[in-house]
Amino acid sequence: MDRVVLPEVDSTSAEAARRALATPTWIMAHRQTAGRGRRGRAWAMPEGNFAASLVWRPGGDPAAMALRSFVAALALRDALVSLGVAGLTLKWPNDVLLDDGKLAGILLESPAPGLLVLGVGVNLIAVPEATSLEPGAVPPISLLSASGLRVEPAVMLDALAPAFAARDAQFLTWGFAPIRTAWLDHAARLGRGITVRLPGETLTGIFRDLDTDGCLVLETGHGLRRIAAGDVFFGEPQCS
Ligand SMILES: O=C(O)CCCC[C@@H]1SC[C@@H]2NC(=O)N[C@@H]21
Repeated sequence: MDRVVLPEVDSTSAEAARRALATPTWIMAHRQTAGRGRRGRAWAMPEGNFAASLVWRPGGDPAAMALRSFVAALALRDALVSLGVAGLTLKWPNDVLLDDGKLAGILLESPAPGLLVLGVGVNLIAVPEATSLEPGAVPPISLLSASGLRVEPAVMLDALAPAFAARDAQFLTWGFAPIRTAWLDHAARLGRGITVRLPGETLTGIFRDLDTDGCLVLETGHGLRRIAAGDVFFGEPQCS
């Protein structure tokens, strides 16, 4: 895989989409001026944290492209474990938690048909300034504060690029089954109560499973619900 390292960019994912490279390429930046997160949120990035996006044309159907979300979360966990980090769990669909704080986020986008951009942000040394954390949302945490480990962004990329290549090869060879099993092995809150916020609806229940399509399976008072997209909260449901 090729690599590009930039001192500053608006967003590595925006840059990846502009370049639209067919050769798989990691684009890393030391500063982002307009980093973005899931659901149109901003992603602030104090310098020293990790921001990189992989752009490539994976082939396969849109469903297989979407499952890269779990491939990526597992690969990011693998990479962090290889750097000596313990206490990592995965929050559906693709956050990496450390000691129950949000250490890393993943943004998967398809800016053009067949093109995939996987954006990865890791709070290596600092967390973004506390703005408005939604009640029940997992608070951000930095690797340095939680573990004392100081990892340079380039070292993070050296660990992540091969870890992702290995997990993606596993996915391409064996399909989603082993990825799903490994993801479940590290899932946060499995078998416990969670709240899932959907557009126009908030559900509470027990997090029972990840299904073979990557949907969260929630046991509610009205039976099982399969959820393809939503925000998961670990706190008590909020009154409205
Ligand atoms: O909301 C999330 O949890 C996803 C955050 C993803 C942030 C990364 S940082 C590198 C890449 N470039 C961006 O603008 N966003 C992603």
